Amino acid sequence: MPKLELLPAVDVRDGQAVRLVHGESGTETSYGSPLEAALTWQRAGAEWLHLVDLDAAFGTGDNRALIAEVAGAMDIKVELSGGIRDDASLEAALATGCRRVNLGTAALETPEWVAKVIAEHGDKIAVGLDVRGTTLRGRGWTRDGGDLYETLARLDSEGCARYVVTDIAKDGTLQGPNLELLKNVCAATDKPVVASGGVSSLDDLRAIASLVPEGVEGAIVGKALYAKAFTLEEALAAVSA
Ligand SMILES: O=C(O)c1ccccc1NCC(=O)[C@H](O)[C@H](O)COP(=O)(O)O
Repeated sequence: MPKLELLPAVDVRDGQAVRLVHGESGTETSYGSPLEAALTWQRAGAEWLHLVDLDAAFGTGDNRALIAEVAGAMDIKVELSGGIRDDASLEAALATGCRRVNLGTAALETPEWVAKVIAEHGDKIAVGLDVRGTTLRGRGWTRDGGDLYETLARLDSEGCARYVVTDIAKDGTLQGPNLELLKNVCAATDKPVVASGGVSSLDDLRAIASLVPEGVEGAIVGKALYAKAFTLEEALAAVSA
């Protein structure tokens, strides 16, 4: 059975690595240099980095130069997220050498553009499905953007390669992942799913890993690593066992 991929997260706000609660602006706890955080995860054995420009997601500016510096310093695969909504931001994101980008708001607000870039870039494009209940949220998770399953069906029909699924109610809370949501999304699509939000323990990671046969490919881990609930080395060992 393929092992669960782990993607330690570095979310950047105003030049700092931060964690948010429920993805809400203003709930930041700062953890210092994004480059140092990313290098720490790389040294610990990560194969992927999940790198988010929160300012670009919220529309409060961007950290484009810093994000490019961090992505460029990595020897591992990078998934870039946050505020990628048009040709210019997509071009800048892909120019960092990242392995793939996550589109969120654009999938809700400019579906024709998303269909076009999926056709052009294939599996370099993932779509982030950020939900409260089964309602999608865009613009840094601040605005409703339609029904999860209708949007998923549309994106599937357009050939979207992969989904990053976040239960906003769990994100940054250390309350455990929403396994029901992950199972339901896996049942609705044949495409791989990356789980995001709420991981608090090695048991949570083992529970997500048990969904690999159903279609879960990876798990993003943020707060738990910064809060030192476990080390990345322990997490990697837990999901490869
Ligand atoms: O990814 C985004 O575009 C984004 C936009 C607005 C708010 C938050 C956003 N991402 C947050 C993350 O990807 C978290 O790093 C991830 O869900 C980890 O969550 P947790 O393990 O619960 O800290």
